[in-house]
Amino acid sequence: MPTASSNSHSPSAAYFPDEPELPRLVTSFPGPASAKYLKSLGEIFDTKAAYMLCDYQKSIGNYLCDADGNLYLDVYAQIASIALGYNNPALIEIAKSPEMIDAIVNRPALGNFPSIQWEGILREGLLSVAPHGLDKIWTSLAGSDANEAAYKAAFIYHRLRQRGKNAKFSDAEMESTMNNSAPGSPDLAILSFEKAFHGRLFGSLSTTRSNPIHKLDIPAFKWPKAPFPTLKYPLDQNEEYNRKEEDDCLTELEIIIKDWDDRISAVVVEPIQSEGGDNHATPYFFQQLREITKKNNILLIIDEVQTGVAASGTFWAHEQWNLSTPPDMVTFSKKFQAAGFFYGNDELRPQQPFRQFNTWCGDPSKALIARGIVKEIKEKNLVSQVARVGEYLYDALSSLQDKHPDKISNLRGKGRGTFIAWDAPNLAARNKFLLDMKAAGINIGGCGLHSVRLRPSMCDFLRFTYLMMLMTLNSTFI
Ligand SMILES: O=C(O)CCC(=O)C(=O)O
Ligand SMILES: NCCCC(=O)O
Repeated sequence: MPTASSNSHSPSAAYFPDEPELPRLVTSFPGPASAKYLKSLGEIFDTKAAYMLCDYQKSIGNYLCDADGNLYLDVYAQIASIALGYNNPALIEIAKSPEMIDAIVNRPALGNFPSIQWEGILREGLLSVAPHGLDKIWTSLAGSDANEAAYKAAFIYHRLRQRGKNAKFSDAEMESTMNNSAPGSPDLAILSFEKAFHGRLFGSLSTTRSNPIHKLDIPAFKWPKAPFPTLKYPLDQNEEYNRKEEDDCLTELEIIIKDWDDRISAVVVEPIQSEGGDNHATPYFFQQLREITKKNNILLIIDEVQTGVAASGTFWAHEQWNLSTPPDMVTFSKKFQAAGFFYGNDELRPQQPFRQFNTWCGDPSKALIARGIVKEIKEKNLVSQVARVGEYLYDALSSLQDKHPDKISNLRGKGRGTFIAWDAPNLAARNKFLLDMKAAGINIGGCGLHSVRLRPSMCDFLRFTYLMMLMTLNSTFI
């Protein structure tokens, strides 16, 4: 069993010398203060999805504090979006810097009035970890917005390709677009996959297919969806079945592309479908997808909003696929706090101003935090750390699965860092498990129909806290 001394070199110990070793529970879950304040907050703000009321000032490292003073080991990290733990001292220093004060108090409209610092902030931060082959960036406000900006770039590029470079817009295009009709507002599409999650704005929601409740009552683009492979786990013991399943999905994809007859501008895909249930596909599937998109002049957008920033054991999950050519765009948000997309081809930048535009065009304060996160990841070798801890964690969970196959099945995420998930027997059992875990001091998340997912911060590396989690898992099973 790892000892506390084996943690003395962990980033967590360096950042948070006072971080507790175990969860600290002083009330039952939810505690009375949480319940009381949630009720009163509920009078003015929708709290129907709220699990607890949190005290972020008292949260530390891997521990989330609630209104009652309970400290939960947090392996969900604000839906996968806290990179370096709560109240990380390196990020607090950045927050107190004159640069940050400037970025917040004098927030620029970046498209019109970028600051003299903006290029450096991007080059030293976000762009320094850009995926291979993608050396340009567009910044946005959130994951949905990042995906929609990428979709717009794809549509504008599609029409540029059809119309020809430097061709003028026709009068018919200019007039019809003001009526939301063709040819100015063309009947083009983004193809997404079954069970995908790409966000909740109108365009991104049309590509989200994970749960009807996300989409009900909201008008949508009639865009195509292709089947995403439903693989058997562990992947290395089901290769033949999985290959056939992936080939069947790819065949169906090609049929859809043919039916749409050059009207699909881009395919968007998550490296691991996250909200939709942590559904994996193999590198082979993505390699074939890249070839199919290239052959059909369709752009490939990889949505790394959740998988990106080291969570999968490489900085970007798609690095693990060995694609013949890079994807056309890669979107990011969550752990980076800043959002946007990377691209390489200049033609994905519209030829005219004000086409890819809004007031903020991103947020320098978030880009400063992203730069700080990049610096910490590099200095503390967090990418390999995530890979190492993920391996340990996967093996421990695998033993637990062997012991309790009726309670934990389809463990997945081997070799994918801490991006690990498994299935509970059904939705009721899954939801009970998530509550039992909270009552035992561990904040853990669900996804898909009845899956449980780990999304810890990158400095959640105290092995004994993981051990604690596993032991708790164990005791709730027995
Ligand atoms: O439900 C949401 O909007 C957050 C979605 C998400 O990224 C997730 O649950 O993984
Ligand atoms: N996609 C919803 C994530 C929040 C939750 O289920 O906890």
